Amino acid sequence: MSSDSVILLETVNFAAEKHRNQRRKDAEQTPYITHPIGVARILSHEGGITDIEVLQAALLHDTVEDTDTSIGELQAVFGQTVARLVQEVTDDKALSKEETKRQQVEHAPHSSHQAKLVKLADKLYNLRDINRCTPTGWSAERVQEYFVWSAQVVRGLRGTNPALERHLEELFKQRGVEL
Ligand SMILES: Nc1nc2c(ncn2[C@@H]2O[C@H](COP(=O)(O)OP(=O)(O)O)[C@@H](OP(=O)(O)OP(=O)(O)O)[C@H]2O)c(=O)[nH]1
Ligand SMILES: [Mn+2]
Repeated sequence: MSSDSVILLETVNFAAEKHRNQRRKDAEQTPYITHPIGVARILSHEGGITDIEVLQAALLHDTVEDTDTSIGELQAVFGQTVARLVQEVTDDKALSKEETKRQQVEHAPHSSHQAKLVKLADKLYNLRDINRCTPTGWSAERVQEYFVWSAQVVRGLRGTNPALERHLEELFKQRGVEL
């Protein structure tokens, strides 16, 4: 087996253990790990990304935000680049929900190319997931607001990966949201 495969198995196993008690907000309560795996898969299969550190960051991208994982832990296990990428896509928990959303819009254009890739795939997965099944308790208005806000973030990520951006543009168009 190639060393890249070994590294990816180690990374997906780490993420699975960290997210083991978490579920998605859909009616079936899908195990949360389907999301980070799906984000990494979008990058490889649709974005044509082979950069191992980007794929690792995708697998780990919600561990610091949503589990007891620290950036220091990621740095010790996976190295500085992967840890820095996860840091770049992690919301500041000290901020209010509203401020967090504003910060994502503000930070998107200033993030690294690698972090932009992860963010594009994260948004693409979540918007497709909403179309597949509305998260529990979300009104039609909240869904529409999520699309409008996501478009503001994606605007700052453009010029990064044409394939992913094409898919996102189509999803926004279906909701009447201008990118
Ligand atoms: N569409 C969808 N999203 C779900 C589901 N379960 C959990 N989520 C997560 O919910 C987040 C979007 O909902 P929000 O209302 O914005 O976030 P919040 O719950 O943390 O406040 C995403 O976080 P994120 O990945 O950190 O991305 P981002 O929204 O912060 O960019 C997404 O991964 C689900 O069943 N469907
Ligand atoms: Mn995510």
